[in-house]
Amino acid sequence: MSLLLKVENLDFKYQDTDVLKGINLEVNAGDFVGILGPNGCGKTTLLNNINQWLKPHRGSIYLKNINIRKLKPKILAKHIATVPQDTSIEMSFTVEQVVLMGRNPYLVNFEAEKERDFAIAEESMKYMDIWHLKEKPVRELSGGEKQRVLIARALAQEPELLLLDEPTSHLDINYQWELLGFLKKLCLNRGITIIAVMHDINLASMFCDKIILLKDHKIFKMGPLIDVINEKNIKEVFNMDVHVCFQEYTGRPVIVFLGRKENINIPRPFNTLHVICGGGEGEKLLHYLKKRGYEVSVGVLNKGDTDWLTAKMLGFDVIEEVPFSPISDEKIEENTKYVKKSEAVLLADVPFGYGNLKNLVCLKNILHQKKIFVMEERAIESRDYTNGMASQIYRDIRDRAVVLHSFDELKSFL
Ligand SMILES: Nc1ncnc2c1ncn2[C@@H]1O[C@H](COP(=O)(O)OP(=O)(O)OP(=O)(O)O)[C@@H](O)[C@H]1O
Repeated sequence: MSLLLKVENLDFKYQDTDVLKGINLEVNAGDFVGILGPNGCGKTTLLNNINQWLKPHRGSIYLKNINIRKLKPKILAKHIATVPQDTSIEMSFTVEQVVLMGRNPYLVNFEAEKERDFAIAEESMKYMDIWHLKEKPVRELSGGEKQRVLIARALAQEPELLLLDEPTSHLDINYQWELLGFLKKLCLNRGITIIAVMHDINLASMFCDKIILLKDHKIFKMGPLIDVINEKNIKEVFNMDVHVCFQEYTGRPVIVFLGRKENINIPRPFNTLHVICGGGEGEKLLHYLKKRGYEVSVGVLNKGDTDWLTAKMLGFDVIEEVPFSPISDEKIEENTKYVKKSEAVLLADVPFGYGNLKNLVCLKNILHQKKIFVMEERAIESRDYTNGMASQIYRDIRDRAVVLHSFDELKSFL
């Protein structure tokens, strides 16, 4: 990996206001780097210092060890291309004309060179899948198509470094994925280095290798994705409580937003809770318990169940059974250990058909040793009574439990 870009002690001010302070960073050739940070922290300003649209007040920027201040704009444009945030192109240029503008740094009067310019513009349009639109006026294109035209124009510059300012901001989720996939291919297949300002942390996690996280006009943290995207950093930079889990196949972090822990400081009556739920009945509750900072175990749940998914996403311990299978003795034994370990148990509107029989038996066996809460937002009569035994055990548990009839009531206890 060779070093492509180095920023050293960069400061930038608008009038007397500091917008970038003491920025130091290094980017290797072929990296896909995401710049993240709250509104107004200086992301766009950083990009525009790197491409020299703005002049730093202090510090230096090196491209392959050459101070870019020494490079003439036309030379710099052969190395760095920018796709700005504003994609509006007012005039009635066709797609091909706009993409050809990317060849401006190379313009000479030789016919042979002109052919080369057209060939490169054609290749860029084909790469970005807009060749079929080449005769169309750009102003008639959709936001996604326009964005691809601007990237094709940047590619026609044949840059080593491509800077993009919020490239997905006007795109629907399908186009966002497609566009970031294109960019990723540029890194992998052509070795182009990409630095993109992004707002969607999960999208950045899916595609970027490295992250620069800005806060208060400084670099808060920078490095490989996995070192930067974590609960602590997101909380400190965005004041947002999140849970970070990891994609099974890629190992990339995925963020679940939990909102703000407004009530985290209210003392909790317990620290550990075991939840018996299923079929989505526990979803709201599990999110609430996470927010309140409880240590939660959940089970037994079949893999694929909605509550199983929620519990996994929130990072709880889940005692899980294979999909669509009755609970095995082995799993119920494991579950019993968790029930015994926890300070209280919560039943969340569970149906008491055959599927939950073993969970209920497990709880009944330690009924006198635990504080038990039963959530009954749905009337008991509306539940599944197909298993008379489960229904009877449920009633026995209920007789000893604190029965809660609404979520607000639950909140007053937990
Ligand atoms: N031309 C300007 N003149 C004066 N101040 C400016 C100018 N452009 C931006 N600023 C200020 O500089 C700060 C950083 O702006 P910048 O656009 O770099 O932030 P950003 O992190 O990209 O924000 P956003 O996420 O909202 O796009 C902001 O406080 C902004 O108001």
